[in-house]
Formats: sequence, structure tokens, C-alpha cells
Amino acid sequence: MTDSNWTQLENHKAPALLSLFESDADRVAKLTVELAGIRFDLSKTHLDDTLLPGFSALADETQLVAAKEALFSGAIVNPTEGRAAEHSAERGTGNPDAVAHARELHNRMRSLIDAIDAGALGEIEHVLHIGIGGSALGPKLLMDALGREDVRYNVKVVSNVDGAALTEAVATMDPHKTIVAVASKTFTTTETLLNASSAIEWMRKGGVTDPYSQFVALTAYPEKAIEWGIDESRVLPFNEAVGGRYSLWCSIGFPVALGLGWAAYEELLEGAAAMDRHFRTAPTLENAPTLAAFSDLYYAQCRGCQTRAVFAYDERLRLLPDYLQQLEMESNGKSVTTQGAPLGRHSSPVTWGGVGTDAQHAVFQLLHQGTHLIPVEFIASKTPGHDFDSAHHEALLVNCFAQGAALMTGRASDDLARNYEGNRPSTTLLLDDVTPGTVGALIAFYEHRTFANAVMLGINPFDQFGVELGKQIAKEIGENGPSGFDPSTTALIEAALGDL
Ligand SMILES: O=P(O)(O)OC[C@H]1O[C@](O)(CO)[C@@H](O)[C@@H]1O
Repeated sequence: MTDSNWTQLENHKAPALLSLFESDADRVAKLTVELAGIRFDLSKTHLDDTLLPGFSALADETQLVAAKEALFSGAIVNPTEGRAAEHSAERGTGNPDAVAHARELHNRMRSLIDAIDAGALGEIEHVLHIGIGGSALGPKLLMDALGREDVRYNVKVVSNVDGAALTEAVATMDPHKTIVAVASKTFTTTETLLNASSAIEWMRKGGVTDPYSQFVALTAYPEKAIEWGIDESRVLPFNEAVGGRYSLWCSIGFPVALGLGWAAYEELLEGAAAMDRHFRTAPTLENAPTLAAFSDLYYAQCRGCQTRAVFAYDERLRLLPDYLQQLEMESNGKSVTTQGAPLGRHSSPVTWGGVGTDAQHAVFQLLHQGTHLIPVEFIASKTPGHDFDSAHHEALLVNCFAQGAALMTGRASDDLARNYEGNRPSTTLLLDDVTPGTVGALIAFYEHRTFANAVMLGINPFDQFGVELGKQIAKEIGENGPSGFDPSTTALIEAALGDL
């Protein structure tokens, strides 16, 4: 991209948010997109008649449309690993060969689920899903959001290698009535394999004579799972061109399909497919993920915002910030371009957040009066997820909307300690309800927004070499003991682990 494009965007003197509404009566309509049961309101951002064409020009220059076609057609969009990124094929959009392959593998998953329902693995009540990162965050988010009522099995997700996590998860499980799903794209991740081995031990101690017969593997490398001891009939493979953090749509979603039922799982995929179609075909200025990426880039690149905050004003979506941290930071936390040159500008901002209204009583002080400018995202649902008095949901939504308004309008006071300067941006995503369909569309929206950010920055969002060095050093410590490291690390190892 030309520097002049960025310079122009960086030099833009953005008018105050309120004045943007005053000068354009249609602003809300222009910057609101509605689809798949979600209203995306970007009108409280500084995107205006200068920035929108400016970022559109940047999108053209960085060939966003061609990049989208490459993504959906299964071309190599992950050059460092020489791979396509086929997550959209899992929801039936994109490359027809990959779609057909995904259907076959989904059918295989469905057959196993039907067999489990029919009692082929005995009387099953619990599902212990073991995975980490992208092999855990999606199932965890989805079961927490959608599996609160009418859930068919008790699903628990364990990721941390800290044995306390496994202890807590199995506390209410009967090992005779439990399926363990070992989820690992590579089937080499040490935390996951250690937790899986400990689950075998837990079953044995609980009197299960053949624990492996209650194990299922979810992986892109079936031969590794078989070698580990899981029978081929219970190995659910997926396409290795589906990235870990994009994998809840394939067999990594097994506990979700099992826990919520196949119809709900299909609804999830269809919600995501609706977002795929929108991202692929909607014009730039009506394209929700693209507009959101413009806003992200504006604040991160032109206003120096190093973080962005996401608050779920719905208890069901409380794990969304955790999920987005991996999606956005592992995808776009890169300092090298796709051409292998230094990026020369900021990459992804830090994604953080929490749940409203709790966060209002903890971190919002800084958002309103701190010296950092932090773009905020609110996610709420029109429909409550409980049967208590409607006063609860009204209070929740009123607070959500009040925060967005307060950030933007501020309130002047001569007493500086009580002055709210306002003009602080936010976006609001309002779901009709938290359903498999809307959550599928929501997650796909974030995936495509992350991709659009990457394309316009010129980075590859589909690799993650930054996580490897820590893994390697952990291995070296395990193999070599405390010596050979820096004095601080050596002292810490000796203090806590002795000679190993
Ligand atoms: O599914 P796997 O291969 O166990 O990997 C788990 C996670 O580890 C990572 O590779 C990072 O360490 C993530 O990208 C991935 O989601």
C-alpha cells in the first residue's frame, strides 16, 4: 500500500462524534448493517465522509475483494505454511471440493453422535472435552452460551495443564458414563496429551477396565490419534487447511453437536454461512466485517489505540472476549508482512474485555476518564436468557446503551475531576437473541473482520509462529534441567523444581 494512503488517513482531523450526527441525519442508517439476526451499529465511531472513502481506497489498493475470493475459493492464503484456510467450506460456502469433503466428515461425526445417542458406547451422561487454544475456546464459548438449558449431555471443557482444572471438571462425572473427546489439530500438544493421559488414569481408578473405548479423537492427523490408542472408528478427522482458531465448525465442534443436538449445530453453521455470503458479496460500505475492520484500523493505526475492549452485556456471551483474544491476537499479532518484510506499523491491538454490567463497576472509570483512547464494543441481545422479572433485562440493556451514550456525549463540568470529555467511540452489536444461528453469524463476523484487517495491513492471519519459542524452551528445560538458561530462569527452576 502506498504511504500516502495511510498518511492521508492519519492526518485526517476527525470531527467530534456528536457533530457527525448533527451534520448527517442518516448517519445511523448509513453505519448500521442488519443481517442474520444481528444489528451492527458503527455510527458511534469516527468513520465519516473522509475516512470511509479513504479506507475503501485502501481496501481497493490492498485488493480486499481478490483476497476474499482467494479465501473462499481455497487458494493458498497462508503462504508461510503453504495452505488454504478452509473454515468457510465447513459451513458449506467456498471451495466446492472442500465443501464436499467437509460434508463427508460432518456425516461421519453425525453417525458417531447417533451411535452414542443409541447407546453404542454404553449409558453416557457426560462429555469431557480436552483441548487447548482453538481446540477448546470455541466449544467452551458455545456450550456456555447455548448449553444452559435443554442440554443433552453434561459437557465440560478442560484446557489448562494445571491438574486442578481436570480435577474440577471430573468432580461431578461418573467415569463409567463419560466420553472423553481429545481435541487437537496436530495431536502433539503436550498439555492436551498430558490431560488425556490423566483422564485415562482417572477412568482406570474409577473402575473402567477399557478407558480407551470411551475416547474419541478430534484431529487433522488421525494416524497420530490411532497411534496414541484411540480406535479409528472413534477418530473424527478434519481438513488440515482449517486453522486451529477457526476449527469449531469441523469436528472440534463435536461436543457442541453432541450436547446441543445436530439441528442446533447445523443452525450454527448456517448462521456462519449467512455471514460468509454477506462478507463475500455485500458492497464495501454495507459490509459489516469490512466496516468494522475500517474502524479497527483507524483507531489502531491512526489514533494510536493499543487496545480495544469488548463487553458482553449478556451472561451467555461472557466467554466471548476470551475467544476473541485468540482469534484476533493470534491471527494479527504479527510484525512481518506477507512479503516477509518488517510491518513498519502496529499490528493487532490488544483485545480485552469482560461482562456488563460488572465491568462498569471495575474498569469503566478508565474508559470514561483515563488518558488512553480505547474503542469499546458492546454486544447485547434483545431477548433475555432467563425467566426472572423483565426488570433484569431492561436494566442490562439500559446500562449497555447508557454506556455507549456516555462515552460519546460526555458531560462537561468545571470541576475537572467530574468532567467527562466524551467523544469516545464505541460499536454496538445487538442480537435478536442468543441462538445457534446468531452466535454462528457473530463468530463468522469476527473471523472475517480479522481477515479484512490482515489484508489491509498486509499480514498473514493464518500462521502463529510466535507461540513456538516458548514451547521449545519448555521442552529444553524438561530435557536439560535448570542449567544453560539465563540466571533468573535458572534460579526460578531450581527454587520450584530442583534439578528436575
Ligand atoms: O489443536 P492443537 O494442535 O492441539 O493446538 C492447540 C492450539 O495451539 C496453538 O497452536 C498455539 O500454541 C493454537 O494455534 C492452537 O489452537
